[in-house]
Amino acid sequence: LTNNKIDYMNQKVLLNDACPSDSTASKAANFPWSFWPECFSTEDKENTYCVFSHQGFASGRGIFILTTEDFAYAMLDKPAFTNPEVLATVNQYDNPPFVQHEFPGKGRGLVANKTLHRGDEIFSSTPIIITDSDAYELPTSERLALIHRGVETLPPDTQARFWALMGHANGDPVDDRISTNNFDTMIDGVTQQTLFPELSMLNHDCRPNAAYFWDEQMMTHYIHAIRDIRPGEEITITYTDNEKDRKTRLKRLEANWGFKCACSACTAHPELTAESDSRLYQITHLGRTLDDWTSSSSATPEVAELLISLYEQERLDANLATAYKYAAEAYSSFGRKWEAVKYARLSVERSMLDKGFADGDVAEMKKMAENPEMTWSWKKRVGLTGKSCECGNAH
Ligand SMILES: C[S@@+](CC[C@H](N)C(=O)[O-])C[C@H]1O[C@@H](n2cnc3c(N)ncnc32)[C@H](O)[C@@H]1O
Repeated sequence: LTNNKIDYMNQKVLLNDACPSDSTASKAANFPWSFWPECFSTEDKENTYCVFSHQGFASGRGIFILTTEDFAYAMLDKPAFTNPEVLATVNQYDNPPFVQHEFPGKGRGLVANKTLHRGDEIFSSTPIIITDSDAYELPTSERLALIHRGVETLPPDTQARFWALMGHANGDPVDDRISTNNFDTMIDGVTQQTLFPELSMLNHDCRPNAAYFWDEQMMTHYIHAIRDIRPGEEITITYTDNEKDRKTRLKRLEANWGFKCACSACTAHPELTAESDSRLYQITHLGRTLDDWTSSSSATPEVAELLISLYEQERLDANLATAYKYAAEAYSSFGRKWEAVKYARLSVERSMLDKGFADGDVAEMKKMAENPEMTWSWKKRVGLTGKSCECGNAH
């Protein structure tokens, strides 16, 4: 294994005719990749990026990873690779709770074909492509050569799924598809761009009905209903931070995905969108108030209740998890046990769908739900006089 690694590293370019053939790679003892990785180094020789391809990953769905040797080999240590049975219920599309539909002005999207209740899994999938954002430090021609090579190494069905994806710019067809459809995910402390072809069929809505999270150990992306979805309703996710005002959302969506947002939160009457923006500014302000743990803090349970109400009015169903957490901590800080438990439970339920089963906030709220008296916030604000809340003047 070590020898194989040394063989292909530290070279400016590794061409197929300059190295053992790909079929040798799949037969080489202990060599984990399906092909000999092709690599390019940055001009300063600081970093070398290679295409690491694994055709057997996720029961033959396959994956290619464009990154450095260290990151690629670290991924191989995750249960998704070491214990493939953990993926037994992932990538199941035989009887999905949705159908594909063509929407004028938006292209394809997914529509529920049965009632989905909040918390129901819609699907879960492994990435077919992972690209290290830092690989952009390579000259464009070299980076493009690597991603083209990567796509060629995917199993044929998976390649077909890749080519069926939409692009929005007229540049390189592989690069365009990757940049239009990729999702930022954290792997070993670094942001990586990951591509999931089925997830890429979901359109954006500023008030979406589905939430998603990435489980790094399982190398799996989960998507769940975050409120009840009726048959015939489009399943939507958010592409951007929905707590930003309308103008910011429109600008980001156009710049990054090339479309003018036409969801109801973007296209409502100006009086209504102005009111929505005003609620969003107040949400930001109240969050800061509740984050203030100094002796002059004006945070109270009433402030947290107002925050919850604002999120509900905005239909930001996934973000409610954060408001519930604030409320749990605010009640706990005034020694009000049962309200703290109630909001901790509500926060856990939502956060598990939006932040993931292993998320730190989920763990913290689980503890609060069991025993608020043992959490760091318990009675922290009892006896504080605080300053008056300027909650109505939020800007
Ligand atoms: C990840 S793809 C989503 C699936 C895409 N509709 C398709 O047919 O493959 C992202 C692209 O879908 C389109 N899109 C997504 N959400 C949209 C929306 N709310 N309004 C208009 N176009 C949207 C944009 O062209 C965007 O670049």
